[in-house]
Amino acid sequence: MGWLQLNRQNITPSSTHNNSTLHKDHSTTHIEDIHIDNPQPRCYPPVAIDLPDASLPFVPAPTVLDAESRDHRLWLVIDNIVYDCTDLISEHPGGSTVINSFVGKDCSWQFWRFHTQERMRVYGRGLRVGRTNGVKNPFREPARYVGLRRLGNTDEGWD
Ligand code: HEM
Repeated sequence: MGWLQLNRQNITPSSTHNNSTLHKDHSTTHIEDIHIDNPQPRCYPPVAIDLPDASLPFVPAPTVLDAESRDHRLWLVIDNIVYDCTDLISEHPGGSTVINSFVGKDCSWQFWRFHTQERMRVYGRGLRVGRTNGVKNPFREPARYVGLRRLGNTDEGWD
């Protein structure tokens, strides 16, 4: 409770116990003197929705990796495009866990398992901040379907 003691030390009640006569050690801070820290301007703000992917600013892979520790931004990469999901995460219908688990990573194939091009256009395009290259997907995409013929099974009855 160090902060409480500190506050008490700074306030000396007068003998009348009237609020208006409480004296602070230091002069009163006027509202116009209070400095509110503005967040740092973002190096990579969202880009115009009609900007083609090829014209997005290039974000080097290490910059993608440390966006969270640097700017507290939740970036993930889909098809070499960087999406800022910081504002999406609390609204994401698929939950926040999946977004959190791919921060700073590529999640292209996982994304396309659950979303259509149309959903990406409507909900994802406005989250673009740049394009990148070389950001790794931590998981290898499993084969979707392996036909038995491809494995050399030539038995009848599978046509
Ligand atoms: C740019 C990033 C993303 C956007 C804009 C986005 C958007 C959406 C939207 C709009 C939906 C609702 C489903 C629909 O209307 O079709 C959805 C559902 C979902 N999303 Fe995402 N999502 C993103 C990233 C991800 C990632 C990285 C994953 C997992 C790897 C994921 C997994 C899911 C799942 C599991 C659902 C629920 C699907 C269902 O209920 O059938 N999303 N997302």
